[in-house]
Amino acid sequence: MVSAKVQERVDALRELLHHHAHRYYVLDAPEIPDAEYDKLFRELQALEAEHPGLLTPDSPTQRVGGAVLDGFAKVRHQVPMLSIRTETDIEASGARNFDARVRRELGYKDGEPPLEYVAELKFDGLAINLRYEQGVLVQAATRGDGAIGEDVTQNIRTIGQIPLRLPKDAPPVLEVRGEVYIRRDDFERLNELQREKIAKGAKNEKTFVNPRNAAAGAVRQLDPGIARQRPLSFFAYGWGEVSPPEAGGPAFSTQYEALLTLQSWGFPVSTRTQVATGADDLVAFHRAVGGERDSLPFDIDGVVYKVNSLALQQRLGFVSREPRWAVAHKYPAQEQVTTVQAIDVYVGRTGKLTPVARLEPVFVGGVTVTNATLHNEDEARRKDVRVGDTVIVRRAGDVIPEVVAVVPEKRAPGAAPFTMPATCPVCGSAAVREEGEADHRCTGGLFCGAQRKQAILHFAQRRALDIEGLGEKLVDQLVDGNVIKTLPDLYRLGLVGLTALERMGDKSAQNVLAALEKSKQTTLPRFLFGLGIRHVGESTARDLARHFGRLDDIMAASVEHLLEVPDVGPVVAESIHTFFQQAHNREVVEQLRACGLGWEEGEPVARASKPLSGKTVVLTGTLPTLTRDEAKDLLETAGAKVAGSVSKKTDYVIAGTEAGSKLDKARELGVTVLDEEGLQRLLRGG
Ligand SMILES: NC(=O)c1ccc[n+]([C@@H]2O[C@H](COP(=O)([O-])OP(=O)(O)OC[C@H]3O[C@@H](n4cnc5c(N)ncnc54)[C@H](O)[C@@H]3O)[C@@H](O)[C@H]2O)c1
Ligand SMILES: [Zn+2]
Repeated sequence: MVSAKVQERVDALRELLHHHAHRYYVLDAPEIPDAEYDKLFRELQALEAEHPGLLTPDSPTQRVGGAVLDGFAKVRHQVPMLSIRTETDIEASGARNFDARVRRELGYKDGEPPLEYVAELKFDGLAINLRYEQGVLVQAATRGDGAIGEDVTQNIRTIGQIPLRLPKDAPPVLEVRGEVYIRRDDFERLNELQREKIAKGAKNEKTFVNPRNAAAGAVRQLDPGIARQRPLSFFAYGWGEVSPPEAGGPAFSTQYEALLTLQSWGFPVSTRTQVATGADDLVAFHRAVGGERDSLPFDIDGVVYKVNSLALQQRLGFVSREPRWAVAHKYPAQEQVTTVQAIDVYVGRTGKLTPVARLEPVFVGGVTVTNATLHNEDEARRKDVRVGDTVIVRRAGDVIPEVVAVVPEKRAPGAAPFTMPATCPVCGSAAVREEGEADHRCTGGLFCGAQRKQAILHFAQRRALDIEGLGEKLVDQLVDGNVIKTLPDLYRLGLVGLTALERMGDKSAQNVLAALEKSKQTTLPRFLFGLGIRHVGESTARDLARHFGRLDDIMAASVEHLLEVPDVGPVVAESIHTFFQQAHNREVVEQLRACGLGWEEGEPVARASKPLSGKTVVLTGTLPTLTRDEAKDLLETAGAKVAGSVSKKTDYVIAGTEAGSKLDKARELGVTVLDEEGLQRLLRGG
């Protein structure tokens, strides 16, 4: 008699597994890591094995996971697409258990020779069946529930690695099975692109949680145009229906031979696939691939062992959803659950601020992970990670660990949303996020401890202060040894300080000191460029110097005033202004002058060289040739301020077709209204 408690647990597990399988296979939006799912799955398997009376044909353990989405035509597989039994023991014994089981099922005695296997990588993507008739790709289908899949031919055709036509020696009917996946570098690029789109305001975009998910989503896209934009790859590892030899088909006798033939017909087959003899070879393969896993260009979640002889495969046959002749031997999961202890903000050497989740240490993808990047404000907000949250963390390859999702049910009440700090956590300078940018940046470049090396190298480069001999190695030594904190310290270095450094002879120290001395006589453009103000390159530095003549005037200039400089737009003006607003930056400049740095100052050019300085303009409606952005750029470059609504302070309204309430308001207030032609006249100053 089975206790009510066991029945209850079995029911609960089935319901949970159904739910998560639906999220994973149908919605491509898993809520728990695979390892967690596998644990529940195994618990159910164990209960069913213990109480066979509880087994029902609709149990998740008896079916291939997956379903068919509406919107796709259904495809009945000629040969069912099965799952693979998972060897749960991730130690060497996993391979030995499999070998022992196969030998037992084949009735082999102890003294008999070892069996031959094919050892393959277990690619972490999505299984696809490719059907070729008379050498032409006629259909591609997902696994679905194993019996019926989705017709995704249009999307699969966009994958360059999949041949559309086969050579003449291919059989009249051939079904090739393999995995569609996304390489790790392609995945990183894809997500980088997504983050940029989101930063630019795209509403319906999101980043992808992992390559498998992104690949599955791309293959099951109803719009092939979108699938084409996703960088999909393919590996062949099996086959379905194939013409028999008497109908022009091949006569393979082993798995390995079949794979080589598929390769000769143009299908990508992993070069890591190999023949293994006996359990020892399988153990060695599992170990070797485990060591290579991080450096592979794509994700794998394990290796697969298959009996090489097709005759033996046939003898072994299947149990419900799995062949008896194959097993998946896994590696530690690349996604795990842990909790967030804090969210810190890290400042990079270029001043970029990155929110980082400090984690309760967790073993993921073979290493212990203690922190994970949240990338930037948008990502942190979209994922809504909060201190105390339970999260899914992913670490694959050499890529920085990442929080892929929060488990919302486990959030403690009162957990506060994360916000980016308004100041740099290292130096206290203002941290700003420019329009159209994803990242916040520290504006205290001259003073910030995180940006020291970058600041010195930028200052010393040939096109700036041209301090010969002050290269990366020396800067590393000076900064890491705490000899130098800010730029003025460079000019306070004495011979003693320099020769105290490792590998620094008298002669080279003398040379560096001479170069420093020489750099003191410079020009204003070089000095300005050397400060490393964001968006101020050599040519902007020259323009600034020419326009203002004196450094003090540049440091004191308002944004409006800076906008009068030719080619200086609002973003650049704002950046310069904010930079010199930082007390620490100003202090460093003063100290540099006190150290004897100097240049010839000039006279400022005549004021108000821009035709629209001080004017406020409103754009409305559609102009005949200019887009809204183009018109805005032209106006701002000419010194105007472009406002969003009409008021008494508005000087001009530029109206195109379908101008609405803004035009009415302008008329009401008596503001001058111009068309595009009028705008062009205005820009010419007439
Ligand atoms: N996180 C969740 O909520 C959730 C839910 C359901 C399933 N899952 C995960 O899905 C997986 C189970 O899915 P499954 O039933 O598809 O089994 P599986 O993915 O473990 O194994 C079968 C699949 O392996 C793939 N494969 C890769 N390389 C192969 C090779 N060389 N030879 C043969 N096949 C190869 C094929 O796509 C095949 O369909 C588990 O990892 C499970 O954790 C997760
Ligand atoms: Zn800083």
